[in-house]
Formats: sequence, C-alpha cells, structure tokens
Amino acid sequence: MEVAARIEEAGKEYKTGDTTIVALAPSTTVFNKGEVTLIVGPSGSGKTTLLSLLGCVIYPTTGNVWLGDTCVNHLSEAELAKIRLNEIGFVFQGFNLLAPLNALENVMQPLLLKGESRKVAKQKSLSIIRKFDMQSRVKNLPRNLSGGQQQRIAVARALVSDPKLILCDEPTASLDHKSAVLVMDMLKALSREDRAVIIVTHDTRLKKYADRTIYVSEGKISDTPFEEEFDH
Ligand SMILES: Nc1ncnc2c1ncn2[C@@H]1O[C@H](COP(=O)(O)OP(=O)(O)OP(=O)(O)O)[C@@H](O)[C@H]1O
Repeated sequence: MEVAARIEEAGKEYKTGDTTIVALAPSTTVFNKGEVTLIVGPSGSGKTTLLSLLGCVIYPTTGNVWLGDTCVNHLSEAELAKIRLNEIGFVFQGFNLLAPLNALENVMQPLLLKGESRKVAKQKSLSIIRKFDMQSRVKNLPRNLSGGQQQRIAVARALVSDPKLILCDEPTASLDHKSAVLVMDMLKALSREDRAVIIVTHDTRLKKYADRTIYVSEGKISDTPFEEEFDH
C-alpha cells in the first residue's frame, strides 16, 4: 500500500516556565492511502498533537514528519502553508464554514486561494457538491443548513483540491445518527479512492468504519489498547 504520511520518532514538548509537558513522546508510525485510521484516547493524551503534526500545523520537537516523500519539518512556515492548502483536507467538529459565504462559495475558497479562476473553481466545486447531493443548497448560507448539511459542505470543501490526506477532528461530534452515518460513509468511500483518512474521535459509533485504530495515552501511541481501556 502507498504511504500518505508517516512520523519517525516524532515527538512534541511544550515548555511553560520550569515545566515541560510531553504532549507526544517520540513516536513512529505509518498512515497508508486507502485506509481510515481512528485516533482514540482520553482527553489530554496527545491526539490533537498527533493530528497537528500530520497537518503541518506545528513542528515536532524531535524526529521527522513525512508527507509522501517530503520531510516537512525542515520546511518554512510559508512552505507548510502551501502544503496544507494543496495536500491536506481538514474537517472539524464545528464545520468552520465562513458565515457570510454561501455553500458554493465556501467550497470554492481553497481553489481561489490556490489561484484558480472563479470559473474553474465554480465548476470543480459544483461537481463535488453534486457528488454529496447538496446541489439544491448551493445558495444557502451556513446558518440556513442543518448540522449534517454543513458538515457535508465542509467535507466537500476539504476535498475540492483533491488532497491525499484528510484529517478530521471529531467530525461527527455535533451530528445526529443519520448525519453521522452520511458523513462517515462519505469519508470511508473517499479513503477507498486512494486517500488516507485520519480521524480523532471520542465517538464509539465510528469504530466500525476503522481499518485501523491508534490508541493514545499520556503522550504515547499504540496499535493495541492500553490497559485502562480494557477496563471500560
Ligand atoms: N500549545 C500548548 N502549550 C502547552 N501545552 C499544550 C499545548 N497544546 C497541548 N498541550 C498539552 O499537551 C497535552 C496533549 O494535548 P492534546 O491537545 O494533544 O490532547 P488531546 O488528546 O487532543 O485532548 P482532547 O481530547 O481533550 O482534545 C495536554 O496535556 C495539553 O495540555
């Protein structure tokens, strides 16, 4: 299987005054295209830190982070911004749609930022919106869409530039069962199209979608549950 991203002894520490917090101990693992990976673990265990390293949002304190063949931790902020725009799709719990823009304009944003013409951006955006059966809602502002519809638009926006890595932070936390199933079916199908989908979640409903689960506890990662998780 082709590798979308990997971390190699990558760790993150935060220093505040005299204390050092190990948000993520040096960790090594690989994320393959074609797979949905769930990242689970208690609050404060390091899940978001792991996702942020993969998302080129923070630099590791130690080790390396690779996206495909590129070692990203030596790149500048500007180069990382470019990688985030071109190669990574982000989906968040709060949808993060831009309130004054309608659904279509929201999906077009990443393409316009990349310098595509409005015409091409519109074409590509409409084609992906159709795929998600949201074509009748393109003129709606986010506040006039249901939570599930907003998340579908947010996923469409994350995908419009065809990223090979899709990072999701609690994508179903504010959704009812039906909408959660829709969004997860969508993410699962996308992984099958040669993308890596990585999801941080507390939502146990998502287990059945996982090809792989990474457990995080006190800054350490494992492919098998830590003892405390067996107890629950
Ligand atoms: N910018 C920061 N400065 C200092 N400490 C931080 C910073 N970001 C995260 N941490 C600490 O690193 C540890 C891991 O945080 P992280 O956000 O990765 O946990 P999490 O598993 O995502 O938690 P949650 O499920 O509550 O979102 C926590 O102890 C947190 O307080």
